[in-house]
Amino acid sequence: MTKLAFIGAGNMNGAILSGLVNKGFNPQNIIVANPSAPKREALSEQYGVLHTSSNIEAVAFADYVILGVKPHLIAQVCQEIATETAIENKCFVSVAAGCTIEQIQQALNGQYPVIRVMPNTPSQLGYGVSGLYASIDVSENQKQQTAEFMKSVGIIKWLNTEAEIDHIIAVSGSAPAYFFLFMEAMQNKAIALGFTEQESRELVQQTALGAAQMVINNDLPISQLRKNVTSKGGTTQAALTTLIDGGLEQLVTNAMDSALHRAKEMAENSN
Ligand SMILES: NC(=O)c1ccc[n+]([C@@H]2O[C@H](COP(=O)([O-])OP(=O)(O)OC[C@H]3O[C@@H](n4cnc5c(N)ncnc54)[C@H](O)[C@@H]3O)[C@@H](O)[C@H]2O)c1
Ligand code: PRO
Repeated sequence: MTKLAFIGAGNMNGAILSGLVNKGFNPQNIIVANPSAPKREALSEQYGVLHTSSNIEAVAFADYVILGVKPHLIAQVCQEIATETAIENKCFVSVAAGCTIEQIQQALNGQYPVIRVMPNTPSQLGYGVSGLYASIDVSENQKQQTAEFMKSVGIIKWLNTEAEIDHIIAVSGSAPAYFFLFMEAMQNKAIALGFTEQESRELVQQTALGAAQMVINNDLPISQLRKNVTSKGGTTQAALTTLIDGGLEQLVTNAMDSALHRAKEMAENSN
């Protein structure tokens, strides 16, 4: 049975790990490594996975090593792994933004198989989106297996170039936060209008869910769904005019460009 080592017990690795276990992956074939105990212990208690403070112990256990530390720590962690344990036959899966395959292989000190995966946190609930790009050193079997892991927590898209990983960051990796920010702003206004925090949350979350479901369950263009809410001269038109006149579309484009630019900058400056 395939064994996985999650290096880092943070938000993203935690989301993938929990998503995998929720989808039936045997937790006894997963180990999570994190220097401090509380996060890895919490994942272990909740999902039944093994845990350790030692990256080396975790890597020795597994066939696939999921690198889920902050980008500026990836090189250091890879160097530690490469110098302190045998890594032949392991496949490295990095979820880090702004950290290239070349940089990872350099830190591993060899042309080991590396797959870059750019997931997002809804993976935790099986609603993730992941872009994948594999180095030429990755076998067909390793590609297939990694695709299977990520498919069990959401939809996947194989990318043609590594540069497209940065595009995926802008479109889906960072994007849950765009929607959260919009929802936060709506919740704050609902509170200002007199609803309680809980009422405001319920109103906003159900509306967001309903809107997403309408997009998913319709063949209509999203713009048509918007038009269907917008009566001529009505309340929605008044609200949308404020958003459009305020430059919302340009702002969204600029925000996505900023994510893209930052990802490139991080890779160029080694984070
Ligand atoms: N959060 C997201 O939405 C998201 C989405 C896509 C990709 N990513 C990528 O995932 C990676 C992790 O981001 P995150 O948001 O989960 O961060 P995080 O801070 O939540 O998690 C990082 C974890 O790594 C642990 N850690 C620190 N040093 C370590 C070491 N030497 N060995 C092992 N573990 C160590 C930390 O204790 C922490 O638990 C980043 O590279 C980021 O670019 C994150
Ligand atoms: N979170 C990471 C970041 O903010 C990468 C995509 C989502 O850099």
